[in-house]
Amino acid sequence: MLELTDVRAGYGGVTVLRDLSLWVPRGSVVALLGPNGAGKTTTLRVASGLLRPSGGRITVDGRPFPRGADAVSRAGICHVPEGRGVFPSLTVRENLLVQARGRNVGDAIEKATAAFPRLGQRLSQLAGTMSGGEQQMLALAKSYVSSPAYVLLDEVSMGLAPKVVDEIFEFLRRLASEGVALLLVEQYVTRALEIADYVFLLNHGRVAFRGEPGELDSSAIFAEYMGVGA
Ligand SMILES: Nc1ncnc2c1ncn2[C@@H]1O[C@H](COP(=O)(O)OP(=O)(O)OP(=O)(O)O)[C@@H](O)[C@H]1O
Repeated sequence: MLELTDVRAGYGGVTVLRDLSLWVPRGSVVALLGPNGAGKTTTLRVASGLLRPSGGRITVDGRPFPRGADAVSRAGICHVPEGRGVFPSLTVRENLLVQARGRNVGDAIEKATAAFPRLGQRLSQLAGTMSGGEQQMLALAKSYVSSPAYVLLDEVSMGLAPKVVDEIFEFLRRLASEGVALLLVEQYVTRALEIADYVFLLNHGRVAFRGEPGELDSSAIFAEYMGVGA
């Protein structure tokens, strides 16, 4: 379980997360919802070690949160940030190699291209010259080849064509069915709820609701914070 307890975090003197407690059990899909500015991205940054909290504690499988990017990766945590996170001047193959560190490279490429066949046709292409959808597929494939236990996804469907969004959600289902836990920040709320086991709804850096998707559907809080029909 990836567990945040009473976490406080912010930027400079500004507190964004206030006593936030949230957990992602192994193998489960958790949707993190909330209006603009609620603190969703900040939560992912804290949960992936990019931002140090000023209070509270974070544990991974009962152990203290690791220090440093390599240790975070070894603990099985992978963050797919907003805005993709691929190396634009490296080829698709090189991007996958960087991520596969120490693992069998052939296996990593096979795994990535099985998930996204389009990447298989573009292994020698510079990542920065691919379409937005293809770059996002690469960012997701990178998360896959490192065989993580927890993948934190920040608006991975942002700005993409509906068909590509379908492909991405199919991939997320695949990850989930293979037992990878997901913490999902997603603008397509209904789609996120379809694959989620649990939902946390943030407002002003606090948890306004936690429960199962079915409970949220019938909750007035949903309409209040997300807008009816979100
Ligand atoms: N680097 C930063 N420096 C200062 N303030 C920041 C920084 N990043 C985010 N914030 C502020 O923290 C608050 C929460 O931002 P965050 O990006 O976590 O929200 P969010 O829920 O992901 O919003 P959105 O849905 O709009 O992406 C906002 O008020 C934002 O302006």
